[in-house]
Order: sequence, then C-alpha cells, then structure tokens
Amino acid sequence: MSLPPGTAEQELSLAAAHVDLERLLREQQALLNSAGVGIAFIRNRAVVRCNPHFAKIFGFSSHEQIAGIRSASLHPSREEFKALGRAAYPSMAQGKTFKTERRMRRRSGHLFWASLSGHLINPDTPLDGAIWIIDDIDEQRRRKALLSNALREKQLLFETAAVGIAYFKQGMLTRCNPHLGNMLGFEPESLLALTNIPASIAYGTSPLSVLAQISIGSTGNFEGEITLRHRQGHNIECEARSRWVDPLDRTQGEVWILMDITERKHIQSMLTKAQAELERQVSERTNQLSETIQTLHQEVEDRKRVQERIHWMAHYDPLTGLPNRTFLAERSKEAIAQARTNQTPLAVIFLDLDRFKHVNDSLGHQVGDELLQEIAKRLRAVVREKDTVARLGGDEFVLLLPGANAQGAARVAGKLQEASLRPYQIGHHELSMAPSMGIALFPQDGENIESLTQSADVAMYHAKLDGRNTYRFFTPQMHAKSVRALQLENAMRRALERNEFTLHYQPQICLHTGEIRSVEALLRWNQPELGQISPAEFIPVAEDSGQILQIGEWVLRKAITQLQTWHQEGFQKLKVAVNLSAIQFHQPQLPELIGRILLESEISPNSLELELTEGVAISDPKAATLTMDALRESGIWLSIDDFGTGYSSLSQLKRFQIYKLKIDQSFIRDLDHDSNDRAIVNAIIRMAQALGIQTTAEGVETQAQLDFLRDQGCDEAQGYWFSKPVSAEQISALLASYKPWLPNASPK
Ligand SMILES: Nc1nc2c(ncn2[C@@H]2O[C@H](COP(=O)(O)O[C@H]3[C@@H](O)[C@H](n4cnc5c(=O)[nH]c(N)nc54)O[C@@H]3COP(=O)(O)O)[C@@H](O)[C@H]2O)c(=O)[nH]1
Repeated sequence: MSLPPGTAEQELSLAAAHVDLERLLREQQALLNSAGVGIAFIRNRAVVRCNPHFAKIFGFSSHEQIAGIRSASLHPSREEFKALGRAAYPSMAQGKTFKTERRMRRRSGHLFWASLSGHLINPDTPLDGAIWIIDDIDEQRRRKALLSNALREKQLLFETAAVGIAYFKQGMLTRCNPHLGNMLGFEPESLLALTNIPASIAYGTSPLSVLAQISIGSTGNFEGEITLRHRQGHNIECEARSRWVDPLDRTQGEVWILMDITERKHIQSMLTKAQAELERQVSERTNQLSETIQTLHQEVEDRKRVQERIHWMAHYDPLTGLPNRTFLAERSKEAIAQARTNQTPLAVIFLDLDRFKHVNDSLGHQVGDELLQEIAKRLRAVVREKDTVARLGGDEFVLLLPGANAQGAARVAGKLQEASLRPYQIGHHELSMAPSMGIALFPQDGENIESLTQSADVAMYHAKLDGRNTYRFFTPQMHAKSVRALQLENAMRRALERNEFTLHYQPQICLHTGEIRSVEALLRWNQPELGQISPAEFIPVAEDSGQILQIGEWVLRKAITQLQTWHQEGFQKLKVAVNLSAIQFHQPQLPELIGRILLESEISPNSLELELTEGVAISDPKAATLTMDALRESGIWLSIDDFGTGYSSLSQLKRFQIYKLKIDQSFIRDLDHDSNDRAIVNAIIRMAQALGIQTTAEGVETQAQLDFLRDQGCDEAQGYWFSKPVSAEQISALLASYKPWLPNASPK
C-alpha cells in the first residue's frame, strides 16, 4: 500500500524508511569493515567502493585510497584482465556467481594469487556494476604447491626407493612399494593382493607373515633384523625399522622400512669366516714363526756353541785343554812385541818327555793320554798366570815365558824337573816321566816364535843327547849339525805316529815280455810344516839318527800288506821290491823280522825282492854274505841298487846271492849322447849275463834309451817312460787295464 504524497503519514513512513536504510547501510558497512575477505563494488571497470581488507590485499592503506582506481590495474596485464572479463561476464550475466583463481597485482607491482568471486548487482542492468569478493590465497597456493611437491617426492621415494616400504594398519598390509615386491619375489600387483586382508589369513606362511605378526604387537618403534621368506622359499635377511605414521593417532598404522641385507650378511659371514680363517692362518703362521724364531734362536745358539767349539778346537789341544800351536803363535806375537817395545826378556822352553812312546806302546794309548793330561796339569801349575803352556802334539810342549831371562828360564826348567820327580798315578800304574828341555832366549836365539821354538827344539835335542832328564840352553854351536838335518830328525821322530809316511810304487817292466813283473816301493814323507821331503834327503838323516830301523820296518810291513791286497785282487804273480838301508841290513834279527812279516801277511818270500846298496858289504862282507844267504834261503830275492856308483867287485858279486843288478840311472840319463855311458851300460849287462845275473835299467825316460837297453839285452826297465811312482790305488788301476806290449813295439 502506498501513501498519498505530501501527507504526514507519508512523511512518517519516509522517515521510518530512511531510518531503516541508514541502519541497513551501517550494518552493511560494519559487515564490509569486519569481513575477512576483500569486497569491492566495480562499476565501469573502476573500483567504486571496497572494504578495508580489499585495500589491504592490494597494498593500499585505506579503502578511500583505492576508490576510483581502474580495476585493470589490479591485474597483471590488460590481456589477463580482458580474459577474466571474457570468462566471467557470460555466466554473471545469467545471475550466477563466477568463481576463479587468478594472479593479481598489488600496488607495489608484486603479483599474487587470489580467489575471485564475482556477481552482477543486477544481471538485467550490468551497468549497475558488480560485487567482487577477493581473497589472497598466495600463501595457501604456496603451501599447497609445497604439499603436493612433498607428496610427489614421497611417492617418488616410495616407488623408487631401494628399500622395501610397507604400511600396516592393525596387522593388515595397506600399501607396499615395488622394491618390497621385488625383494620378496612378487610382482607389485600380486603383493598388493595381500593388502587389506587380516594378517592371520593373508600371510599364513607368506613372506610377510613375520612382519604382520610383529606389526600386530608392534610398538611402532621396531628396529632390528628380521628374516622374511622369499616367495621361492629361501630366507631374506632384512634390517627393519617401523614407525607410527602418526604417533598421536595410532589408528593411522605404521610404516615399515626393510632393507635386504642378505647379501651383506652373506658377505659379512664370508668376511667373518675369511677373517676367522685369516686369523687362524695368522695365528698358525705366528706359531710357525715363533717356532721358526725359536729354531733360529736355537740354531744361532748352536752355531755360537759350534763356533766357540771350533774356535776352541782351533786354539786348544783337545786332550789336555792347553793352548795349541796356533794359540801359542797368537800369544807369542803379543808377548814378543811387548818384549821388543819394553826391552824386556822372554824365554821359550821346548819340553819333550823322555821315553813317553814306551808308555804308549806298552800300556796303551789310554794310559798315555791320561798321563799327558796329568803332566799338562803339573806344567800349568809350575808357571805363572801370564806364561803360556802349549802342547804341540805327542809328548812335546812349549812354554812361553814373557819377562823370563836365562836365570828365570833355568828356574822354571828346574821346577819342571822337580815337578816330574813325583810319580804319576794313572789307574793302577805308578809312572815316572822325566822331561828333556831346551831353552831359547829372545832375541838372540830367535826373533819370532818359529825360530825361538826351533832353537829350543835343537837345544832340547842336545839335552836328550846329553843323557835326558835335563835342560840345555840353545847355543849357536848347536848349529854345527845342520839345522835342516836336526829339523828333519826331530820332525821324523813324530812322523810315524802322525801317519805322515806313505808308499808310492813304480812298475818294473820285463823287456822280453812287456809284463809288469814287480813294483818298487818308494817311501814318501809329507811333513805338515816342511812339506813333501824327498827320501834322498830324509833317508840319510833317518840312517844317521837310527830311526831308519823303525821306518824301514814300517815300509816292509806296509809294502807286504799292500802286495797281499794286490794278490787278493788277482795279480798273484806280482812282486814287490823294497829298498833296504845298510843299517837295516846289518840288524841281526832282519831275516827273522822279514820272515815274521811275510808269515803274518801270508805272502810267499818269492814275491819279495830286497834292493840293497853296493855299500852293504863294505864293512863286513862276511856277515853280509851270511845275511844274504839266510834271506835268499828263505826264498827272498836280492838285488843290488844303483849299481855302478859303489865299490862292488866282481868277486864279491860272485859270492853274493844276487839275482839282479839295477843299473844306476846316472848311466841311463845320458845314453843318447854319451858313448861312455853306453859302453858302461853295455859292460854291466855283459858282465851280469856272464854271471847269470839279471839287469834292470833305472830311470828310463825315452824310447831311445829303451831301444838301446833292449838291443843290449837288458832284462828289465823302470822309469818315467813307463810310469812315475804312483799310489797303490793307481797301481791297482794300472794293473787292471795293463796290456803287455810286444817287445819290439813302443810301450805307450
Ligand atoms: N832305504 C830306503 N830308501 C828309499 C826308500 N824309498 C826311497 N828310497 C831311496 O830314496 C832315493 C830317492 O828315491 P825317490 O825320490 O823315490 O826316487 C826314485 C824314483 O822316483 C826315481 N825315478 C824312477 N824313475 C825315474 C825316471 O825315469 N827319472 C828320474 N829322474 N827319476 C826316476 O828314482 C828313484 C828310484 O830309486 P832306486 O830305484 O831305489 O834307486 C832312492 O835312492 C831310493 O832308493 C825306502 O823305503 N827305504
């Protein structure tokens, strides 16, 4: 109902309407002011009015500031503004609210995301404008983008992670990644078939059963190793962790991260085994090494001991423990040097026990050795600490007395004699043993230990000559007897017991048959200090000193024993010729001695030939003839050695039972160019033939000599042309391979 205009009612009604409108406007304004979104009235593409939030969104300090602003300026560009208009107005024209999200521009020019909602005030009259509600969703959009990124990343992780990931809710598998399927031998789809089924039904004995069971009772905080089963039945060792998806809401379930560590475990177990094996080997090797080290230690110790022993043996006499010759030499060098520097005296005593050999021969070496040990003790007890008592070997001792002059040395020698007065008790034997001593003084009797010992030895020899059990000082007159001869004589006294002698043999060839009939035994002496000494030199010394008897007996025994060996080897016809010195020959017991040796060796006397020198018969031809007869009667052959150099007469030769003359090599040597020698040799052969005596030429060295001798009718030859004197073994070899040469042919 309408009131008539100008009336009081109308006035009142208008006033009331006005009040209502104002209230409405106030309410509207309050709504706009307090709205949490931006609201603007747009008309004619310009902001007519807006609320404070709208102004704030676009960066204006008050809504008044924004009023009148072209709405296009609130958009990033004109094009986008137009595009919004094109999109919005067709539906707004139908009275619908247009909603969109667009980027808009703040007053500062910065763009931001906004949600827009537009509505025409009156769709019939679009020019009335539109209301736009705008919200700043920039932060919201950013968060959303972050969230979706995070979700994408999570999904990517889930799908591509190289660990198995499974989500469980109350024991039910809700989700799992492909890697877990792969780990357990499932296609992802078939594993998914187990999802959302109660664990008890779904897993039974399936690969995830363990996990499902743990999961049911899980605290959501499991960390450890579990064993899953592969679809094909084998075990998969896993390092597993579980966490509540939301600790505050456990109904959200839990996530399990599973890493297949089967390979690692396998490698670990192999490593553990390898390490154990390595440790075993190391400990074995360590044991071996420690054993080796122990052995090495032992070896070093042994070697040290051996070296000490070697050193000891090289410096000490093993029987008496006294220094030996080497040690004596070392000590004396020092002592002599001091004596020379300080001009002090020094004496050397050479001590040899009288008739010690007799003890050895009669009571045996054991007693001899013990006696030597006792004597050594007494010698040592007599001298001072700084003196040296050395044993050279056998029964010979040398005392080196630094600081001792003639008087001092004589005093020591006297004490030694005195000490030897007391008998030695060896076992049940009471033995007396006296020394003979020679004293040499430094420097007059020698400037080094060799010459001092030599002089003392010579003096000792004179002490022995002067009746033994005494001492003598060395004097230059003692040199009257050649030092060399004395040396040889002294050395010879020890040669037999030290086995220094050997025999060599030289074949004697029959010039009629070419056969080796006999071999001549020739003595060799290799003296350790003096070297090889020729028998031409030492036999006369041995004869002079009387030692030829012992030596000669040794030669006879040795040669006959060797002949026995050759006979046993099959050379029964072989004979041996032994040189007999005149002194030996004159021994009345000679035939008996030789007979005994032959008997002992079971050698027929016919196999032995004795070579005598022409001189044997000079002094007592009668006795010589008797000895020769006795020898010959026993069957032994006798020959005259070195024939032509002595004084044999034809009449003598006729009387002697000689079967062979050995023509001295001095006639043979020059046969080729000395007609006298040829004449002599010819005469000897003729003469011998006339007497029915055979001839042997000595020292045949050439074919020409041999030819001549054969032409002359010489029966035998001996010399380097056939063979030098050689060892018994070499003779055995020669006999074994020997082929008698034809008389007219060369023997070589
Ligand atoms: N009473 C003893 N006398 C012996 C003994 N052993 C050897 N002797 C005598 O010593 C002298 C030297 O003998 P040796 O040095 O052995 O010389 C002999 C031969 O080696 C040597 N010879 C032999 N063939 C040749 C040769 O062709 N040329 C050459 N230059 N020399 C040669 O001649 C020596 C032979 O001696 P022998 O026949 O006895 O004359 C010597 O007088 C030996 O007798 C022994 O045990 N007891």
